[in-house]
Amino acid sequence: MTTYLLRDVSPLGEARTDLLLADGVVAAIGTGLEAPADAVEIDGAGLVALPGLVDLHTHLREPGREDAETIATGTRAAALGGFTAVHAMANTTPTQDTAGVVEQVWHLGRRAGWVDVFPVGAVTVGLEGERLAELGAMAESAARVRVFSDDGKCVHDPVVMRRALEYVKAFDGVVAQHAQEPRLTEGSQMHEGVVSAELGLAGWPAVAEEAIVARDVLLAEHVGSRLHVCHLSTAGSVEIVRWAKSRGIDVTAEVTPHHLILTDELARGYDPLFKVNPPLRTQRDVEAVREGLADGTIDIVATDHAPHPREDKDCEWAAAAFGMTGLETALSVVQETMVETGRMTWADVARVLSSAPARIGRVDGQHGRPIAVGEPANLTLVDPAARRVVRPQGQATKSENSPFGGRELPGRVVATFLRGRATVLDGAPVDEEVQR
Ligand SMILES: NC(=O)N[C@@H](CC(=O)O)C(=O)O
Ligand SMILES: [Zn+2]
Ligand SMILES: [Zn+2]
Repeated sequence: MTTYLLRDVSPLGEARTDLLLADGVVAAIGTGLEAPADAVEIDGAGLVALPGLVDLHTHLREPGREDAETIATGTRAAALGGFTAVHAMANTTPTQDTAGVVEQVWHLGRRAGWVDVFPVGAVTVGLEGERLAELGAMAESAARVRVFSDDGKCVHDPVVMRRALEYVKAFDGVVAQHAQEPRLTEGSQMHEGVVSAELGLAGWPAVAEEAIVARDVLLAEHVGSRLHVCHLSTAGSVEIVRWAKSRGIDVTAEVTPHHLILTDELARGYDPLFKVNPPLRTQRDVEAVREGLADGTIDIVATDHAPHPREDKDCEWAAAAFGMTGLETALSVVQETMVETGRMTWADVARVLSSAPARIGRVDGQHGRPIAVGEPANLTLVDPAARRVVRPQGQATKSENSPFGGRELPGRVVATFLRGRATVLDGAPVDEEVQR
């Protein structure tokens, strides 16, 4: 295995130092480290070193929709985005609702080798919201599932949700809820507000999300379990989670990069690239989620990378699929909205994109670790001074439904290391090392 000496990098944006990566771990830290004879030196001047990013919410589409993404293409995109671990959502075909399917996804992730793939298990059989899936068997499988979600659909039956919350306690699992009251969002196309009224598109009221978030924090309190709120998107949801945390309820929440930067105004062009679930909200909501992320009410940023093939997006708004890609732009959006606005430091970025998601997913033995001697060498090197124009056709994801095409974003992932092995160098994927 190659030994790497990273010269003059800034861990978490702090004082420059050298990092030696050998035998899969951070072997030494210090200025002017002696390079071992066989070491590959990387000039890290100007680069920020972060713990490898961890995504708690990725749609890899395999099995079933390999035309949109495969585990190999999606995880390659993840590595290019600076990730070393992703949690693969359960809304595949077949659904990830049995030990067999989650083990298959886990094995395919290992074979691809770009990042560690942690399958999310479905809460209910076939995401149908009725019968609990075999949560215990998935937890005990080789994939060691700890995160359970019917994402794409809401676990709307309060009795089913209560049972799921109770059940996952046995193995320290968490239910990640897609908070969407189904009756209040029947046929909904975009955020309900001034813009939906003007465009004549069916509205999706903020209360449809907030009602479920409120119900679920109370259920989590009642049964003494852990709850995670997926892609929180409204100012009201931030308020509810803030209240729940102040009461000591064990709730965590995520925001997506797109909800940190885009608003419902973008629907005016009727371009389905901006159609997503939950919908893009108002500028007031954007301000509230930024503030919630900065003050710790929202724990993490998760991509909700949702690739769709061209035919599912190149159509009229009402017929198009919900979702946007995000793995290759997430860090840049966080840099622009949170770091460059002075709301967060790079240490905060490491928290919301690495250590906190690793902890929520209970993979914090390997991922989201401090940059310290003896720790697994899961790292990403970022050049914050770089700028680039996003070209969806040039990305590693198989799908082109990025909402950022043509937009200039700051920051560039220069290198990613998974247990000391480079998956990305000079901003390019390292295929030969990855293939075994
Ligand atoms: N976010 C989306 O708009 N779509 C997701 C499902 C989801 O995250 O709810 C998808 O699977 O395409
Ligand atoms: Zn969802
Ligand atoms: Zn999702």
